[in-house]
Amino acid sequence: MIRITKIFTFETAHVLYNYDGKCKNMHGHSYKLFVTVKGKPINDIENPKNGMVVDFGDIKSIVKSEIVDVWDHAVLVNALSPHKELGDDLEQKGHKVIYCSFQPTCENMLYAIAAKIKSRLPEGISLAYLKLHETENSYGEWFAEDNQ
Ligand SMILES: Nc1nc2c(c(=O)[nH]1)N=C([C@H](O)[C@H](O)COP(=O)(O)OP(=O)(O)OP(=O)(O)O)CN2
Ligand SMILES: [Zn+2]
Repeated sequence: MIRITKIFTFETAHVLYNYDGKCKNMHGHSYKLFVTVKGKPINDIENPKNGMVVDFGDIKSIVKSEIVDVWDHAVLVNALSPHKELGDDLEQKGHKVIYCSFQPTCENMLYAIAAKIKSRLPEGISLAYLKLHETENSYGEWFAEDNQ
């Protein structure tokens, strides 16, 4: 088995309802996401993907369409909190709002990212690991073995 990783960046705002620190205020991060999948490299001279677990380009398409293009330059709000109204107001004024059914912390974003990617991976390829940096010095990790 081999693990391969692709790295993505996106600029996203969030606001943490009821949080007892500065991140209760709407603010943004340059998120950096590491996506690691695993599988056996194809061993078939006739296959254009010979030697690859999966084409890096296919990982890029999945992660871009499921996460990066959706969350980039958007604000994530917890729709299960009074911030839903804040989101509605922003959306009415033309802003890009993503309503989450969770507090948009690094941890919960990782769960959401994992679910979205897993639903799109081809047979024989599995999600092994995710790392999401909120800042240069703060990040969360998702390991497949912790989440079976
Ligand atoms: N366990 C978590 N703690 C915090 C989260 C989170 O998602 N999970 N999020 C925040 C804030 O949104 C934001 O990320 C600030 O984090 P923090 O590391 O405290 O920010 P700094 O500006 O101090 O970051 P430096 O990189 O150290 O400058 C808060 N906590
Ligand atoms: Zn933050």
